[in-house]
Parts: sequence; structure tokens; C-alpha cells
Amino acid sequence: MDMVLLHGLLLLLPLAALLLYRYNATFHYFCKMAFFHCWLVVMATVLFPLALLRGRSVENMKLLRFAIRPLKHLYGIKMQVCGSENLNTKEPYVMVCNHQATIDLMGMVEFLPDRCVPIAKKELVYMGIVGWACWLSGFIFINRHKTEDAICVISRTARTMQRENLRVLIFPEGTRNGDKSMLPFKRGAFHLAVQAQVPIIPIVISPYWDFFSSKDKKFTSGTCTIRILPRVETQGLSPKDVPQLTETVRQAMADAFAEMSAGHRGDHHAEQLPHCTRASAGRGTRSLQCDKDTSRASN
Ligand SMILES: CCCCCCCCCCCCCC(=O)SCCNC(=O)CCNC(=O)[C@H](O)C(C)(C)COP(=O)(O)OP(=O)(O)OC[C@H]1O[C@@H](n2cnc3c(N)ncnc32)[C@H](O)[C@@H]1OP(=O)(O)O
Ligand SMILES: CCCCCCCC/C=C\CCCCCCCC(=O)OC[C@@H](O)COP(=O)(O)O
Repeated sequence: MDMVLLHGLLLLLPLAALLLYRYNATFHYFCKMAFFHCWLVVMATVLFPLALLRGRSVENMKLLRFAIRPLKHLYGIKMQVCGSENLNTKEPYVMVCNHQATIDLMGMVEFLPDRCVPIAKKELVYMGIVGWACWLSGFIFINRHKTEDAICVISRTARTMQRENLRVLIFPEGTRNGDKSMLPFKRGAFHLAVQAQVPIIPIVISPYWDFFSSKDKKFTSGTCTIRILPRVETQGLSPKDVPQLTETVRQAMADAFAEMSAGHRGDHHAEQLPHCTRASAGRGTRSLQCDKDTSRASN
């Protein structure tokens, strides 16, 4: 009798989990986040040997992109990229982007160009196989608790950018921020661009509020818009210009973010955008590419 009861319970468990997943938003959120992290671990494990053959190289970022790209299809996130033509240059540059959550990774693979590595917190290296994959892909790690060390790494990066024609992606807020406005910007990215005398390309990812919130434990499907703003030149600027440069770029990004917050109405809105043409992303999910950048941000 006990065995029958046990078997009955074992059968009921998956059903209960399924119902919870369907009707309980918090359970749904944790399942999706768990799957997201498991995906990274599995992909890192599978692709690690391939990357190892090449050794530490920015070329491994291609593997990383390949590994992350399917996630938007699995999560039903439609991506809309505006202003891709602002990346049409062969030279090195510094990309600065707002950082809302770990799921930013899905958006990043939509715009990250070749020969571009992110600057990341040192703690990532200790995330086992995922950390090693990041290291093999050429991630630049900084210790946020040791300002001098971090500045040293950034100065070295400025020289590497020129020497190896490298692009660098930095999150100038310095931490994840899901709030309605951007945090004040740290100045490392702007010092880097001035030291290397390369342009800054600001990127703004639209707020996730309508489909994702770590605070409210919400994770549904939705649309994400990415705006690539016009480049900001740094030729002839010196370290004393960095505070002004930082503020100019932050203002441009904050304006775009505010505009996207007001205008972001999910799929319905995307259909109505006159400047967007749809590009097939395959497997049932669409990506939209803008014909021209319509941001009002100034440089
Ligand atoms: C295909 C792939 C898909 C996925 C790919 C992407 C995956 C990505 C996934 C990974 C995502 C991972 C994402 C992540 O991990 S995000 C977290 C890590 N990233 C960052 O923190 C980047 C931004 N941080 C900074 O820029 C900070 O400024 C640093 C860290 C450098 C110092 O911060 P700290 O808080 O300690 O100090 P402070 O900001 O008050 O500055 C102090 C003073 O130093 C001056 N100063 C600063 N820098 C320089 C410099 N270079 N040369 C000369 N001076 C410099 C500065 O102007 C200031 O002086 P003053 O102005 O007040 O007089
Ligand atoms: C080389 C082979 C490639 C194999 C494929 C690997 C698959 C994916 C592996 C790695 C992708 C990058 C994982 C980074 C995930 C963490 C991103 C993140 O969100 O970090 C938080 C950090 O920003 C700010 O930290 P805090 O908000 O201050 O706490």
C-alpha cells in the first residue's frame, strides 16, 4: 500500500511542477533563470575543448556568441537592433552599454562585433568552467576593490587596443542596475578611450520591465530594443576632458533610454516602427534591423 502511495506521489510531482511552472510566476522565474545558467555551464563545457585548441584569443568570442544566440529563441525574446551602421568601421573603439541584468548577454550577442572583448569583474574568473571560458575568450578582468590595479589594467588595455586592433565593451555603471534611470557612470571607459585616442560607441538596451524583473521575479516573453548611438570622437582630448566626456555620453544614453522607456510597447509597438525592417533570425523568432538610426542622441 505504501509503495502504491509512493508511486502515486512520484507521478504527481512532475505534474505539480508543470502546473506551478504554468501558473506561478515566481516558480516560472526561477526555472527560467536556472535554465539560463545551466545553458551557460553546458555550453562552456562543450565548447571549452574547441577554444582550448586555439588558446586564449579574442577569436573565441565567436564561440561564445554562437553559444548564447539560441537563448533568445528558447525564451521568446524578439530583438530589434537600431543603428548598426554606426559600427561600420574597421578601427578599434570603446563600446559603452547599460547593464540591467545577467540576461543582457542575449542582447549583447546581437550587436557585439568581431574582435571585441568585455571588461568584467574579476570574480567571474572564479565561476568554474564559465569563468575559464571567459578567460579563454580574452575577457579583460579588473579588481573593482583595488582602484589602482583596475586603472593599471585599463592603461595596458589602451596600448593593446592600438597594437592588436581590439574593441572593448564596458558597462560604465560598473554594476547591474534594473532601475528606471541609469546609475552615474564610472570614468574608466572614458579614460580608456582618451588614452587610446579611439571613438566611443554608446549602446542602449531598452528596459526589460514588460517581460523581466529580478525584483518582482517576473520572466515572460517580450521584445528588446537595442540602439547603437552615433560614435563620440576623442581625438585630441586629454584626461582633463574625461569628466565632461563622461557626462555627454551619459546624457545621450539617458535620453535614449528615457525615449525607449516611453515608447517600448512590446511586439505591437515594434510592428509600428516605421524605420525598422524585419530580418529573419530563423527558427520562428524575428530580429528587426533599423534602416537608419533614429535616436535623438547627440554626439
Ligand atoms: C558574444 C558574447 C556575448 C557576451 C559577451 C559579453 C559578456 C559580458 C559578460 C560579462 C559582464 C561583466 C560585466 C561586469 O563585470 S561590470 C563590472 C566591471 N566593470 C566595471 O566596473 C567598469 C566600469 N568601472 C570603472 O570604470 C571604474 O572607474 C574603475 C573600476 C576603473 C575604478 O572604480 P572605483 O570605483 O574604484 O573608482 P572610481 O570610478 O571612483 O575612480 C577613481 C578615480 O580614478 C579615475 N580613473 C578611473 N579609471 C581611470 C583610468 N583608466 N585612468 C586614469 N584614471 C582613472 C577616475 O576618474 C576617478 O578619479 P576622479 O575622476 O574622481 O578624479
Ligand atoms: C570559449 C568557449 C566559449 C564557450 C561558450 C561559453 C558560454 C557562456 C560563457 C560565458 C558567458 C559570460 C558569462 C557572464 C555572466 C555574468 C554576467 C553578469 O551579469 O555579471 C555581473 C556583473 O556584470 C556585475 O556584477 P554585480 O551586479 O556588480 O554583482
